[in-house]
Amino acid sequence: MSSCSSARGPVAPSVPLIAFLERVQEAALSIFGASGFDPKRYVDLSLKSDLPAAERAFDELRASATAQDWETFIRSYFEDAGGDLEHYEPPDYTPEPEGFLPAVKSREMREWALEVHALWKSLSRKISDGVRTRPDSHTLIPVPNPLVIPGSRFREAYYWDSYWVIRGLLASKMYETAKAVVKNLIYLANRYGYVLNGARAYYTNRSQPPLLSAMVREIYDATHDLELVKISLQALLNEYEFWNSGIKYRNPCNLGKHKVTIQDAEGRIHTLSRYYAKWDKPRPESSTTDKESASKLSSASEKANLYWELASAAESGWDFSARWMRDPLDFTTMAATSVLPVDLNAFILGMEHDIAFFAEVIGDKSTFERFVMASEARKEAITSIFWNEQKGQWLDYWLNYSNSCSEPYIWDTLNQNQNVYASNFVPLWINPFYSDASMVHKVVNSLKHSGLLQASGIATSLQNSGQQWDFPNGWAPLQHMIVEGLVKSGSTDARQMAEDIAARWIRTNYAAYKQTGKMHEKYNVVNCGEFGGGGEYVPQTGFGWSNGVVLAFLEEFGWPQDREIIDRE
Ligand SMILES: OC[C@H]1O[C@H](O[C@H]2O[C@H](CO)[C@@H](O)[C@H](O)[C@H]2O)[C@H](O)[C@@H](O)[C@@H]1O
Repeated sequence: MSSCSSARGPVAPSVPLIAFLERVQEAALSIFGASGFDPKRYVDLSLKSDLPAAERAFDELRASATAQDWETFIRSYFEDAGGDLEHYEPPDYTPEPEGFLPAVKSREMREWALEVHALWKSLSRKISDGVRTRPDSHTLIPVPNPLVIPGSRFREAYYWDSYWVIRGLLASKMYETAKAVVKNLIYLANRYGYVLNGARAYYTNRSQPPLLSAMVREIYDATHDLELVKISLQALLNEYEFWNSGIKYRNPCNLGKHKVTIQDAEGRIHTLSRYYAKWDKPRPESSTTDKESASKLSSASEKANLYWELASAAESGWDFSARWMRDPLDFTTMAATSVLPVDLNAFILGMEHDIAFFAEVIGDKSTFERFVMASEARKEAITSIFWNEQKGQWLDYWLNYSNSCSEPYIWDTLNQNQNVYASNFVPLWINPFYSDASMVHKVVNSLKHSGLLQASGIATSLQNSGQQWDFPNGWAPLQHMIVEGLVKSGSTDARQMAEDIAARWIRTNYAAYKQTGKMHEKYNVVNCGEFGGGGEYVPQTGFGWSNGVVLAFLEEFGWPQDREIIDRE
């Protein structure tokens, strides 16, 4: 535990419904047992009656009820998880859109790509009327527009998943759906000051990797919708403030926010950001598992600290990974708030560029100038703090709390995390890094020899910790950004490598399809190892980010087989 943990900062308010659903979740675990138990299901239930009536019935049950009585109670008082959303047919969906994936030539492959495209229908939802009329009976946040969900047990809009969903929707020419997805996120950023991890009341205590500006930029580049830029700018400024809020320079002890100041080897002071949730209790959607993890700790303050670190790691999207653990084999050493993450800072650099671009487009000179300056400063910070010349990678930095918690931290080469993660290559996605030919050369070489390149594409991490985002489970949506950076660099070597990575991902997904039949019935994805994945093919109804990356890669490169045939000819 850090010496600054007594000052974690404020926690987000919660609502009575969530507290009650957590009690139901806990009771359900003890009645039904751990096998096949999904704690999230219980916080996704909607109330049929009013809360006090359900609470009374729950309290009456507790003494001697059987599993059958509990089933009856749940059926009587709740709408099952997912009942707060309805299937929705997006109006801009057509079975074969004009201009769809021109680079995919073979008939067989086009048929498959069209099946992936058709999955947008199975992942599209609209909010049920009851959520708008009785918002207190639901944990779902009634966003204003229809949405695209990741799929499976994730029945709500997610922040960073939406980026890859949008990339896929653009390849599918579904511009209106893409705009609806992004407008929901803008709504969240305006209402809460930041985009929530997901559109549920239990996700209000944290965000996820900030990719809103990249989504707006992609849609703008495809549609030139100036109105979208105008309505997004204030939301992006709110979000920027959230990721850069924090302690004042030299303010002792961490009052806890995202911003961190650090002094580099030359004595220059830089500002960077980290993940930092406003929460020190079990995550409601995983309350029973979080309590189980904390049961190994003795004091209430150690437990609160672990809960805070778990929520902060969830803010990273990498929940969970040894990347955030001081000891990869001890889950209680989770310390995400002590890491300066490479990918987060690359995303914020991208956000600074995008905000400057949008400000210029709408003629807001002072915002443009402010963000050009901010981006130059962050570029310097990323290079000074993360870049490791020997490795040809950008390395996460462990903040060392040992002496005191006053800032700025003092950079020490020993605190760069030497482990290889997909995130170590993400700055390549952003200018000016992909335009630096000699840097690109080093990074390509480093990636080639990193061990991350596997049969299915780029793995997230090589640490075998048993965590969802670690080897052999984690297959990185981040590979999409790395591939794009390689392409943008304009180097032939880099392009070749990008094609190779994309081909691995496409082939894996195609093999899954061949193995299990029609996608809309029984689609398999290599999805972060959830449900026992680890490179296996797991039957699902399609997963948003995975479909998005497949379509984006097919749009850029075509089907690898087509190229091989062309090469042979
Ligand atoms: O239910 C536990 C956790 O689930 C989410 O995390 C995972 O799924 C998300 C949706 O696809 C994805 O964005 C995230 O990267 C995955 O690790 C959720 O985001 C977590 O906050 C939540 O605790």
